Amino acid sequence: MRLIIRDDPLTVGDYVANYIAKRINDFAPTADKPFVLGLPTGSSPIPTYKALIQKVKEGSLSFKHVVTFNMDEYVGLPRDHSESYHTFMFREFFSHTDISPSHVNLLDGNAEDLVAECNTYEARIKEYGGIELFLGGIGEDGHIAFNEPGSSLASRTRIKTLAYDTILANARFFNNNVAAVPRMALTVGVATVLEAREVVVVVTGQRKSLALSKAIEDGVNHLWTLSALQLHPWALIVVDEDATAELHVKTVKYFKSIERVQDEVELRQAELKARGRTEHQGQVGSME
Ligand SMILES: N[C@@H]1[C@@H](O)[C@H](O)[C@@H](COP(=O)(O)O)O[C@@H]1O
Repeated sequence: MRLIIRDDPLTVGDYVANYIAKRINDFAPTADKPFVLGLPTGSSPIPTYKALIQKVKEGSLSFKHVVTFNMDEYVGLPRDHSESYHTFMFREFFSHTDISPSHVNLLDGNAEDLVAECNTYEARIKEYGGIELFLGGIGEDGHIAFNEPGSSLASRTRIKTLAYDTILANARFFNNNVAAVPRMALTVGVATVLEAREVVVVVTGQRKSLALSKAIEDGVNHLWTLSALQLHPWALIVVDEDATAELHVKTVKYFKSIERVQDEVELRQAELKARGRTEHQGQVGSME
């Protein structure tokens, strides 16, 4: 697992957007081979979404051949409710990009048969060959998607009752009216996230700092479902300084040093590549 620390939510958003844009551009998606991207809601990914939108506007990124799967959706909230995750995603992101609405997959929390809806969602992800990169955020209790404490680490997409702490935390989106917050949600499972080829999680703000420390400094534990990322071969957590408040100084220094060494390696590789190119050009020149 890699941990990248940036100063604040904005620089975290820039870092993650650059990372995702590079992944999509390197993948060179086409109509037959789309890039499959998992996406979250919440306030944490908003700076990332803004930076991605900017890239689309500048023409350095396109979502034309990107297919998305969202992590979760409330049960029973009308699709066009201002706080449904469907509304959120179109308002904050999709409507400002060139993605085709037919490439957008969101769980339907009003489906007649919710179990069938969850199973179909898993099947659809498989039909696309799995998720290339799953972007996520976390709750204060360390939940990823809506995988509340105690969720099975082998869980798949399913109906989930929300923890009371999550209901209280999300009341801010419902005029602080706790009674208005839905009690249930559909969510991808921990295993669904772990099956993605790559997972990138954004964690910002001091209120997430305990969850971050539990997830990376303690062992894998179903009470902090983000910790399951320790089992993933290609996981990246991008955080701001505030989110590191509960980490040991030693942990912060360690991950910062890893990033420095990685930067050095990349710089050296770029230099070697450039030198190789010059030498190669020189050889070609001498042959001519
Ligand atoms: N189901 C979502 C999560 O996917 C999200 O990560 C979390 C954090 O939201 P925020 O980023 O606003 O703190 O909110 C909800 O619980």
